Amino acid sequence: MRLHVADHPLVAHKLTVLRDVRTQSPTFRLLVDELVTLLAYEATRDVRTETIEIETPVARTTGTHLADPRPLVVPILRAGLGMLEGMTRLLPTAEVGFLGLQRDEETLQAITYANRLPEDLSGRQCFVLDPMLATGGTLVASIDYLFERGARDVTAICLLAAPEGLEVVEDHVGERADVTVVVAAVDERLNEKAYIVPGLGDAGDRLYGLV
Ligand SMILES: O=P(O)(O)OC[C@H]1O[C@H](OP(=O)(O)OP(=O)(O)O)[C@H](O)[C@@H]1O
Ligand SMILES: O=c1cc[nH]c(=O)[nH]1
Ligand SMILES: [Mg+2]
Repeated sequence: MRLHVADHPLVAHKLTVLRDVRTQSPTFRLLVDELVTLLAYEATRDVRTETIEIETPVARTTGTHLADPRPLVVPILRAGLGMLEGMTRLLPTAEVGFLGLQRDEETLQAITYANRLPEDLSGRQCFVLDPMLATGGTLVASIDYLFERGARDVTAICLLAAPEGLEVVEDHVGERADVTVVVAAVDERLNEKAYIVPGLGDAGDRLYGLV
């Protein structure tokens, strides 16, 4: 597994406002959207391209465009949905699949309640969107769904990760495949309820309200 931690003053600034308990949903949503676009720039550094010939008004030249098959973007419901627009703004031709997973707050197991992915993902670059990587259970389950369908190139874009969760993902994927995690920051630890510390609280609740 490869880990990339964004190191940019704009990311650090936006993340600080996002963490602040006084930041209300409308601003929180806007910041998540902006942060994803900044992270997506880094996460798509190895997106597959091919060389094409084009004609400018002045001359023929060679250029670059995204190769087929199109990348697949997979937001993990609920909170990952807040990252979708920021991602597709940068990758407008991407397809979008959906996974709905909710962490049981007692057992901390990720429970799947929605799965709408293309049948065959062989040869597809997949981008998983989820703001929080806490125990790592949700991301491991999401990666497994993609691998079961043949994906071998998965990049997860998260806003915050806990060291404990990163270790779990690393142990799970090992050398098995090309898995990259791009994060805005790696925080200190998990607390006794498996919330990221200092974190930003429950990302889904802060985006969409308590359910
Ligand atoms: O790494 P883990 O310990 O598995 O926790 C991370 C998961 O927890 C949150 O989702 P949650 O279960 O709160 O669902 P929600 O997005 O509907 O709020 C978050 O968005 C991740 O999906
Ligand atoms: O800190 C955390 C941990 C899991 N899910 C969240 O939304 N926040
Ligand atoms: Mg939640």
